[in-house]
Amino acid sequence: MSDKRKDYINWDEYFMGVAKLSGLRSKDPNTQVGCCIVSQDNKILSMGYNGLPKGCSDDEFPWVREGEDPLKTKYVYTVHSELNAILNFRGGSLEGAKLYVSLFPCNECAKAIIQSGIKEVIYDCNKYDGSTAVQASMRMFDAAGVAYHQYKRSNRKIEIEL
Ligand SMILES: Nc1ccn([C@H]2C[C@H](O)[C@@H](COP(=O)(O)O)O2)c(=O)n1
Ligand SMILES: [Zn+2]
Repeated sequence: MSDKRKDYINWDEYFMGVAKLSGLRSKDPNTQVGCCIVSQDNKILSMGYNGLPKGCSDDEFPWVREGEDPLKTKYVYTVHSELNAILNFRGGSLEGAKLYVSLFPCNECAKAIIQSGIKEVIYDCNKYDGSTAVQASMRMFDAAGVAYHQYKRSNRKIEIEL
């Protein structure tokens, strides 16, 4: 009989956990998104979270959602977690990779996901389901043969002492 540990986390818990941990780096006060890109043989290739581009100070650029002037909102400046994860990749190709993300990808990230060769998206929350951006993403994923499905939560709680 094996005396192997039994309560280790499974692959999906591991990669979604890493995605959510990355999201904790986000400075966005409303929505923190994390992403983890994984090879077909379960090696982590890249990670990302939503934030500002290099050189754009977290303390000087706006984090608000609304305003008469779009230039005073976060939307025109933030790089989404999925795009950051794709851009952070330092290897050769993401062809055939899987992408774990805590929030369903928007249409702009969907374009980058498709063009980089990622073939599967596993998302946790879809709080903007039905929005134009999400509908467009689904349409493009369907057309391009990118599979997507919601992560099945195990509801396991993990405490990490830092
Ligand atoms: N799949 C996504 C969707 C959104 N984001 C980022 C962009 C913003 O920083 C934030 C959304 O803000 P909200 O409108 O909910 O206040 O999340 C992303 O990184 N990936
Ligand atoms: Zn996006």
